[in-house]
Amino acid sequence: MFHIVLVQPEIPPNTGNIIRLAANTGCTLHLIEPLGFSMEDKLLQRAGLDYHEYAPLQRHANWEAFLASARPDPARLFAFTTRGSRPLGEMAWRPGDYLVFGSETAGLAPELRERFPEGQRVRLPMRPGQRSLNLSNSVAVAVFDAWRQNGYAGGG
Ligand SMILES: C[S@@+](CC[C@H](N)C(=O)[O-])C[C@H]1O[C@@H](n2cnc3c(N)ncnc32)[C@H](O)[C@@H]1O
Repeated sequence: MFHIVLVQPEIPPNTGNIIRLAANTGCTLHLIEPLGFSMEDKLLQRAGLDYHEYAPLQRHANWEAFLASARPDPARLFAFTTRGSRPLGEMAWRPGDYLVFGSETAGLAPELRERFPEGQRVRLPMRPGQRSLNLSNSVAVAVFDAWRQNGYAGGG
């Protein structure tokens, strides 16, 4: 349905939760290396993943390798960032969109973030003075917003 892109994720249980979310919602998950853990990490396994849940998972050596392999439409690549200027509520999601998220500690590197036009930098609402949401929560909120807009296609 959609593509979830995690740039250099660091915390295994977050990625474990997102693998399960991708399987549940029919998204393809792209992991951009380096990862802060091994895919065999016990903390990742603790998400209780079944073998089939790993199926729609693709790993890429870096951002350029991701672009070369997935060939996303640049107009449908969206960066989720606390520095985004586009509120989630303004978005009109289409099947096949790419939702890009940064790492747990650093977020998206400024040089990558700036490659996205302002209108493709999305911010999830937060109360004033708050720093950021947890990575896996951010992905869940974004994916369900996009999926809801598209009638939960393929869901039951
Ligand atoms: C724990 S946050 C990173 C925190 C980092 N210090 C920063 O300010 O970006 C991990 C990722 O979740 C997503 N995220 C968290 N809160 C967000 C928000 N309010 N709006 C958009 N994305 C958010 C972003 O993709 C972010 O890179």
